[in-house]
Amino acid sequence: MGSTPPAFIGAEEVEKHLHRASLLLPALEAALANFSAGAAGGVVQPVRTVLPVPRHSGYLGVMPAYSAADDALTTKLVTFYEHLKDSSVPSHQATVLLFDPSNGTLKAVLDGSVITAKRTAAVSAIATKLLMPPFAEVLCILGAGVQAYSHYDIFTELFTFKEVRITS
Ligand SMILES: NC(=O)C1=CN([C@@H]2O[C@H](COP(=O)(O)OP(=O)(O)OC[C@H]3O[C@@H](n4cnc5c(N)ncnc54)[C@H](O)[C@@H]3O)[C@@H](O)[C@H]2O)C=CC1
Ligand SMILES: O=C([O-])C1=[NH+]CCC1
Repeated sequence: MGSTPPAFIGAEEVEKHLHRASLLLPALEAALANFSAGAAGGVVQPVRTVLPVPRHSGYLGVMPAYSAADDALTTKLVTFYEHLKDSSVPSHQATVLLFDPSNGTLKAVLDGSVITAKRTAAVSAIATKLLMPPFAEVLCILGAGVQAYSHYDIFTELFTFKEVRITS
């Protein structure tokens, strides 16, 4: 590791930079297009390794990626656990590690939970932009947890609905 310690970017700061989830759309659309272009798109993203933790009904996922277009080298580490009713801990928690691609030095450790919550909903919104029939006027959300909130946020920012129905 180099002499400068990696920066730590916590959830509050990530939230500040992503105050509107739609800010993620241009980067995500470019990343999806690059990934879909195969080798020419310059994205190397192996299938996520998932390590089960059966004793505690949980999983650890490891999600490395390199994007030549962005010259960005990163990995996300995400844990997802069965949600216990009164738990103050979210079912999904994530951390993103960002490396200097030229020499492998760890540059930053970022809270990944906010990014994951918003990214997941933003990708749904991209698919919806392309597939939604023009007459759709009701947004239905199954579940009322983290993803319900982030989907509600970006869907109501991007589209117009007469009604939102949430069932949990
Ligand atoms: N939290 C995240 O950032 C990400 C979550 N996901 C996936 O999205 C899904 C939802 O995740 P979260 O919102 O984080 O979970 P959460 O634990 O925050 O919320 C889950 C919600 O679903 C409800 N629910 C459970 N069973 C249900 C059922 N049979 N019918 C209707 N509602 C039901 C629960 O009452 C709760 O409100 C999971 O499949 C998760 O793996 C995927 C990527 C990222
Ligand atoms: O993309 C992600 O971080 C996850 N997908 C399912 C569980 C966590």
